[in-house]
Amino acid sequence: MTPTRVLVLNSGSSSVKYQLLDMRDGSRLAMGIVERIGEGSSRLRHTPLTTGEPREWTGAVADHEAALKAVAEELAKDGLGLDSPELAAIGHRVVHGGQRFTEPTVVDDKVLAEIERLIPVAPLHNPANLVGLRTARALRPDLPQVAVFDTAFHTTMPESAARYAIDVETADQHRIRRYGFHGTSHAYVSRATAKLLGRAPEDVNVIVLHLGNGASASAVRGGRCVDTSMGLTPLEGLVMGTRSGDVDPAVIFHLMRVGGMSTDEIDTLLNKRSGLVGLCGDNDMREIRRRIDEGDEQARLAFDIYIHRLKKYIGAYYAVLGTVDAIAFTAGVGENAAPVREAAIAGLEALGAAVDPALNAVRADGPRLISPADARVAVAVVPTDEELEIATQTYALVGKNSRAITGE
Ligand SMILES: Nc1ncnc2c1ncn2[C@@H]1O[C@H](COP(=O)(O)OP(=O)(O)O)[C@@H](O)[C@H]1O
Ligand SMILES: CC(=O)OP(=O)(O)O
Ligand SMILES: [Mg+2]
Repeated sequence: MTPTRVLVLNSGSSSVKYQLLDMRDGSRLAMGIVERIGEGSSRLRHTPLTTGEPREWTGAVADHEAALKAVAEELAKDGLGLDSPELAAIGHRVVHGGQRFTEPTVVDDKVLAEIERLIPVAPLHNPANLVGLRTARALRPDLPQVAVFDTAFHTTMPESAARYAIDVETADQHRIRRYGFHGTSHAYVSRATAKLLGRAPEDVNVIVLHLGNGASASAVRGGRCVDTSMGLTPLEGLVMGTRSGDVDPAVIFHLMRVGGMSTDEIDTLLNKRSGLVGLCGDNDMREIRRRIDEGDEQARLAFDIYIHRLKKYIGAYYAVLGTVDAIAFTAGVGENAAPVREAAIAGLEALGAAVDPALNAVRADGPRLISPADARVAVAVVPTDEELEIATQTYALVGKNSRAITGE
């Protein structure tokens, strides 16, 4: 029997999301999430999709290693445990791959060491990704563990977009450049958008807006990324749930010199106490919309700042691409928040983009157009599926390797 299943692990700073997929048809067998790891009141939600009902569990999950072991136990209860001979590989989302990793990669000690070396530029993400890799390896040492990097899709950016205008020697010495993140999503969504338009990815230019807790925009020309809003770390660019996005770097010197803040305090301020939560106390767009509907001015201003930044990036990527065929909204906010889509596109009629309010209000699962039929630039909602994309890339790599070994 050829193993056909792939387990995908997406380890975040305080959560682990997972999916088990059968790659014969890409169907999901189980999925779930462990949240609030290390916070005392952690929660595991496990949904077996072929057998039984969803199960929920709250209690203390001390760290990511404990979280993965709990996930393995839940899967085992449905006969889908990590010891299954049907498991072909485990695919891991790894956020920072630097310049070295441009493709999905089978993980060995050297790869682990490189991911570890990149921790300073992805402090919220790479440590969790490493624990995921090490724990999964310990549980199934015989299985290929494949790292799929958030940065990989962006390695096609030209130097003009990837470099900061700072002293070249200093930048090179410290590998300071713009890497970009959420690449798996930008790749998947730009392709799915081309498909929605009935065209080949090579023939379309797309602006992808990935608006989740972390948020980023990208300009994709003919299937290749030419610019993206995140940089050396996932802090640059759009206003996010808890991250500031772009600020004048001199804000940091000012806070050190005049505000007496330490480097770590400023790091925490910009990564965790800024963005929507810093502006109005809430980072969930549903809550912000509810407050706006009740006339809350602070929530209104936070929303307006979020939209203003988003519009600036849309405008910038129009200019970078020259011709835009589609603007695609994705991730938690992009897929669900109709007012965000409406406000971000409002006023772009002269640039060929508009939103049809009735289409924008439709709630549906699949990719869909929300622009009027005669719009020059299609505006679309295209749900992302990072897990399916990671599983597909993982399975393709493992299949290639096993054919290489067996000489097929
Ligand atoms: N129905 C909804 N309406 C508006 N915003 C939503 C809705 N559902 C989710 N969101 C937003 O999506 C965010 C999570 O997006 P997601 O892509 O799951 O983020 P991440 O993968 O970074 O955890 C939430 O914080 C919330 O702001
Ligand atoms: C890179 C990044 O910002 O990821 P997330 O949105 O999952 O935090
Ligand atoms: Mg996400």
